[in-house]
Amino acid sequence: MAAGGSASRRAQEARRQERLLREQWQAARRQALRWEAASEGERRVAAQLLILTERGWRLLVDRRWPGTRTANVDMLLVGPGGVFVVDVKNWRSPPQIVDGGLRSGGQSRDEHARKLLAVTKAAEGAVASLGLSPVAVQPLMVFAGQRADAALGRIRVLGEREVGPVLLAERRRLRPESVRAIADHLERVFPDYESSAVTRTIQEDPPAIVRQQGDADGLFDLEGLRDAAMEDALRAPIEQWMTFLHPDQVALVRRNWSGPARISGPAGTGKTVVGLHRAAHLAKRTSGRILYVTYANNLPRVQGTFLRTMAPAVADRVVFRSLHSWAQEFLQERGVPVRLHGDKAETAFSLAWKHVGRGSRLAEIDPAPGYWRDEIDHVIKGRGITTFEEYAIVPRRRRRTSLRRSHREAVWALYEAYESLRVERGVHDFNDVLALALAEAGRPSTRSPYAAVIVDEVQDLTLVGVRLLHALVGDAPNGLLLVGDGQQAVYPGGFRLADADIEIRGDRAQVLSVNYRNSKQILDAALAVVADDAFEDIDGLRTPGRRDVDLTYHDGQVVRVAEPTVDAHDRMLLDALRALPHAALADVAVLCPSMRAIGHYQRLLSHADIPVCPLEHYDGRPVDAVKLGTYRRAKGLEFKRVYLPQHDTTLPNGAPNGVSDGGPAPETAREREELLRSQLFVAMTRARDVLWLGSVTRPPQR
Ligand SMILES: Nc1ncnc2c1ncn2[C@@H]1O[C@H](COP(=O)(O)OP(=O)(O)OP(=O)(O)O)[C@@H](O)[C@H]1O
Repeated sequence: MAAGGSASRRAQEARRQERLLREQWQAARRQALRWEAASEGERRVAAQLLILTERGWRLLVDRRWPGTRTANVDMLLVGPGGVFVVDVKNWRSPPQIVDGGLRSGGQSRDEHARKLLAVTKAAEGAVASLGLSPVAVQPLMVFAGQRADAALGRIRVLGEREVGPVLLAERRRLRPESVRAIADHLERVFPDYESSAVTRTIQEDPPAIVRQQGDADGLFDLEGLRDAAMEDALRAPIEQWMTFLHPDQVALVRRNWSGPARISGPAGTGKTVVGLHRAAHLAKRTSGRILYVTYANNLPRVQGTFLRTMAPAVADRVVFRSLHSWAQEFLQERGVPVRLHGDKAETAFSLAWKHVGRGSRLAEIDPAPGYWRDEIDHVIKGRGITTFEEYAIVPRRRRRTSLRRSHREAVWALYEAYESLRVERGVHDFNDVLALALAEAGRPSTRSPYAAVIVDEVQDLTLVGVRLLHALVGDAPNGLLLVGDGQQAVYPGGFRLADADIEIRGDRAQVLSVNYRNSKQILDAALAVVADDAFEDIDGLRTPGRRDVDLTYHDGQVVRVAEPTVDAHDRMLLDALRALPHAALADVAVLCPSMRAIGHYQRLLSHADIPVCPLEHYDGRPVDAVKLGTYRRAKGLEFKRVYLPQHDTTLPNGAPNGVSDGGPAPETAREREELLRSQLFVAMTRARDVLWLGSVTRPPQR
């Protein structure tokens, strides 16, 4: 009954749309006939586009290209789907796209595409001051009297009949007030070429040829328009940040850099947003592919979803990968055998520790093997060190504990034991994969498959990782862009740009400083955790933990819950989640410091029938389930509401920035605590509106 009801409502709506579209088509045709200065083909295409003007679009025709005396722009179309720069063609032979070039009637017509791209660039420049990203400006070639739907690089090539439905089906990205403001602005920047306003020159007696063709409904695609109109009503508009940025951010997106560049800034300042818009922009400007890399595994999926939504025309040329998965694919393509086996490598290390590490001087400094595993991973192999002489003098970035020569000798013995056991087992670890890829990328015969590489969360990479990505594009203009924030480093060790021979000077180093994500309450709470932890970023500069961050006005809440037992604490968490309306779960994350805690909360939520989506399965599309994952996995993401149960259990004294009992902590413990605080800081700054901080405060023992 319900299904039948909704089917009949849909049929009714379809009939209503058809009636409306027929009326709009008649009005559009009449209006187009009055456009005296236009060619016949332009008039026919205009008629198709004028239907859209009945639906909130603005059409500007025959405009002067600013800065030129005679060049013109056929049409500029602004509407809910964005800004379109339209070149109308009235060719006798149909357009063909051959090997990426435009041909018609057996001749190359590439100069037409070049001109359209140049005008589009002018239009992008014109709207940049309004904060409109270049992703929202698209070039269109429309062929009068032809049928077509193809892509010529970033240019969409459409026939007269296809253009209306295609534009109507575009995801909504501009609100009516933005359409008005942008169209008014473009009207000023691209002045009238001649008597261009379609409505201005009323011609009582249209030319016979137009009358004839205008009378026929042959190219009016009623069904296509109707379907697009109905789909449009169902589709949610895309998020504002996918279209509008701060004009300073747009300037970064469009900037020409003569070599490697860097964008840094505190949490939530739009670094990733700028990185994504730049990836789309570079993809539009080149014919090559753009590699967008992060350290984390799940971020590429989420970022890929975002890019497909904001710039579908170029999405297939931006490759999103985690560094290690990309390196493995690269080696596979090049025929280099890789035997990555994390578990076997782990066993090799455990044995090496047992035989060589545990009884050595290293145990005096830190008896936990994890510290020394990190030393091998992030300092020795992470920096590509292969001889003891190098290791003996290497600055150990972001490692607090100082090691004497005899300690370094002990580390080296452990490293060598690990390596021989690993080689004996015939397996590689993650660092080996990067080292192999670096060697391969450095071969003179290797041609880079990428026009540009953008690295997000660069502070988490090892030196070998960043060298590898640098090797892919070298110092080419607009080649390498490093995006990140040293304060959010969640792995030990690190590198400086100078270690990697990457020189970034002058305006190629940009800092963003306005936090658009967190409310003041949330950011203050997060900054309090790392207030005393000065950090060193990849430029080698030290910055105090409590940084100056400009905030956009934005209300928010920090909820602190302290209960004497885990059970009572967990009940409070469940109560808080159950109190939310079901649809709100799409924007909720529960984040934990460890995999063990994840297991606990996975069980708790499942027993309480609260739907859960593990962060490793999340791809950025809305899902009505609580996202559950570790602090590290939440890097680069954000949610309206973030819940951090037992958030302080891993910190000394259960308190952020506390001091351990029993006198000063050993240096390795301080280093570990600092890292835990960074991870907690990252988790806290994922919250936009509500940050829930749970603690278990066991009563003092008598
Ligand atoms: N100009 C802007 N206007 C409004 N919102 C913006 C703007 N720029 C960015 N944002 C919003 O700010 C939030 C944070 O952006 P983004 O994730 O790019 O920051 P980030 O600097 O990469 O953060 P982090 O380092 O914490 O991962 C996002 O919600 C984004 O939509």
